[in-house]
Amino acid sequence: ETKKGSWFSSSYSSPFSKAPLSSRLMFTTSKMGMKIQEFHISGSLRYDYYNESCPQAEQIIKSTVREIYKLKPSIAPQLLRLVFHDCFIEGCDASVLLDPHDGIDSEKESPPNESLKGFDHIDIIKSELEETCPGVVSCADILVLAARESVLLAGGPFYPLYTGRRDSTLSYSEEATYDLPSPQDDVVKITEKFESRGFDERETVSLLGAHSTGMIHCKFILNRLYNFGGTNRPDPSIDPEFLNLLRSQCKSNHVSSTPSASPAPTPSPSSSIGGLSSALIQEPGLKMDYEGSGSGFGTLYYRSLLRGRGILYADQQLTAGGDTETWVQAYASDASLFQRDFAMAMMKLSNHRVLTAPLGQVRSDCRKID
Ligand code: HEM
Ligand SMILES: [Ca+2]
Repeated sequence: ETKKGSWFSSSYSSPFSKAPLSSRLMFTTSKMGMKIQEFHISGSLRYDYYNESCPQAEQIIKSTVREIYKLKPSIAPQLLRLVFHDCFIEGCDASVLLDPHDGIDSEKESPPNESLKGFDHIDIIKSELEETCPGVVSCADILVLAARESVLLAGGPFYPLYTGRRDSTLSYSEEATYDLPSPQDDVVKITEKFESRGFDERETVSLLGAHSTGMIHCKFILNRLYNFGGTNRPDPSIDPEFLNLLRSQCKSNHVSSTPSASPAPTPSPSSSIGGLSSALIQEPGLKMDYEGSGSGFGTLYYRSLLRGRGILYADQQLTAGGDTETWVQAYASDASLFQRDFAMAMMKLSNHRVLTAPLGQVRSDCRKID
């Protein structure tokens, strides 16, 4: 047994999923308290693990993320996506941060990870920590703590986190290639992939609320806009007015600029969106919070889905019927329910199959094994 199981009971939503929203809310609250206590006794992660070895650790992570955010607000969505891609593949062990070495592939280079960003920000945080307490704070803990700060900055909820994760000595590029969800996945595939990691529909739908923030590049939706399933027509599930908006930002001639093929796709002036930094304009893309400015983390995303205004095919698939659609409706109308569920799901994600001592290691450079 090299990895720990997820602490979060997968049965937490089932007993009351048919109950009215208000009573579900109460359940959620009391369940949350209970699970935290339970975990405290059984887990080998601890609250404030660095309390003696590096008491400033969490504060350093928090303030460094905030410093960078002032100059580059894109750090927040980047780190949030990064923690998902790490934890989904062999758990939260910083495996996603490793660079390729000695001809061995790294997760970073697998197709679903090609557009991941934020590695340089993790390096900065790590070097701050290495200055204060060398060799103590794991990259895996940095990632979950920095992502929590990012969620707050993006308008999401705070959630408590235990620490004491250790870093992997392996990178899992093949698993990343096949197991990470694809923007073309339908609802069956999406729920299967999340279920394989112990997340039910409710948790899955709440996690996708992360798509309230950040950026999506046109290449992920061009087929939807111009040639859906080889029909030469757009995806009929897109609201027509929204289709026009998306098409105006993502021209069909971008079809050829696949990420790996061309070195640097030339930006088309018409694809830039007001407010995007020049770095982001290099490849045409869309801001996910196109309707508002961060104020509606969660709720706006679900409301957009209900109006046929999901950006990715995978996003829109959440309203294809069944349990996922029920949760989209619930979150669209109840912002605090979403905030609570998102907090719970992020805690669960952050604790997914963690590596604890004596397994793994604490890397001194997050990109390399020690
Ligand atoms: C079905 C599941 C999912 C699919 C198919 C998916 C796919 C994608 C794609 C294609 C992008 C655009 C990347 C780019 O243009 O560079 C993206 C962005 C993003 N995703 Fe997901 N994602 C999924 C679930 C999640 C989850 C569970 C989280 C976090 C909890 C997450 C967080 C983000 C964030 C924050 C961004 C914006 C990144 C940035 O601005 O740099 N995603 N996702
Ligand atoms: Ca991992």
